[in-house]
Amino acid sequence: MSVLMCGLRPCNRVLIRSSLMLSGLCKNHSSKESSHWLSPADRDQQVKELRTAGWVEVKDRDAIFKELHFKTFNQAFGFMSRVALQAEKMNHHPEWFNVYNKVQITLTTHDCGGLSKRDVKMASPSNRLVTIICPLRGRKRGRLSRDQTAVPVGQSGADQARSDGQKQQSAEPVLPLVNSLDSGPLIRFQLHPLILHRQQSSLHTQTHENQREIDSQGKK
Ligand SMILES: C[C@H](O)[C@H](O)[C@H]1CNC2=NC(N)=NC(=O)C2=N1
Repeated sequence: MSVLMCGLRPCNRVLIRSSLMLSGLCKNHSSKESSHWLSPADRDQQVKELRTAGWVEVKDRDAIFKELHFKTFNQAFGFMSRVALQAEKMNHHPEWFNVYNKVQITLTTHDCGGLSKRDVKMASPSNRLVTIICPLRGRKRGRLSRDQTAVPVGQSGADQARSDGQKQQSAEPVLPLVNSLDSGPLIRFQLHPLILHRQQSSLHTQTHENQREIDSQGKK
């Protein structure tokens, strides 16, 4: 299938795919899978919108690609954990690669032989990946509270400082599945005061214990 499709314009691929389906050359697709198909017009429209969010079409594959850069490996992996949970829920799994703070994501639908509505849904800027229900005083319930920042690729330090300032007031605690290649939104989450307090008190206790250890070593 992919041999037939490589190097063809997306709409031709869709036509090829549909005719292969009709000819029975593709594996049987339930009506459910075929319901995920995108018409050539829909596909063009959706891909155009995703392009503005920084997704790019993969050469010689009917798929879309995005690269995300995070400040730390933990943040990158935390993002991947959340996407993994959603992928299981949607039964739609990304092809991805992670090295340290970078995550590269490719979306396509093997069952449909190319891009489908599921890929668009997963890549859509409106995709609310993670909302942790926690009783945040004075803020909308169900918002994520975590010190998490995804920094768009290619944003200079000065730009970042500027957007940091701009974003301070309107940081929306949502981590969409799109970001990075362009000057995407800088997203920052604040720790919930309760979590912050817990972290500080446990740090306090630890420091005391370390000091006691040092003192007792000193007396020997
Ligand atoms: C049998 C099961 O529904 C299929 O293998 C699902 C699982 N997850 C999937 N994920 C992706 N990205 N594409 C698929 O075609 C797909 N198919």
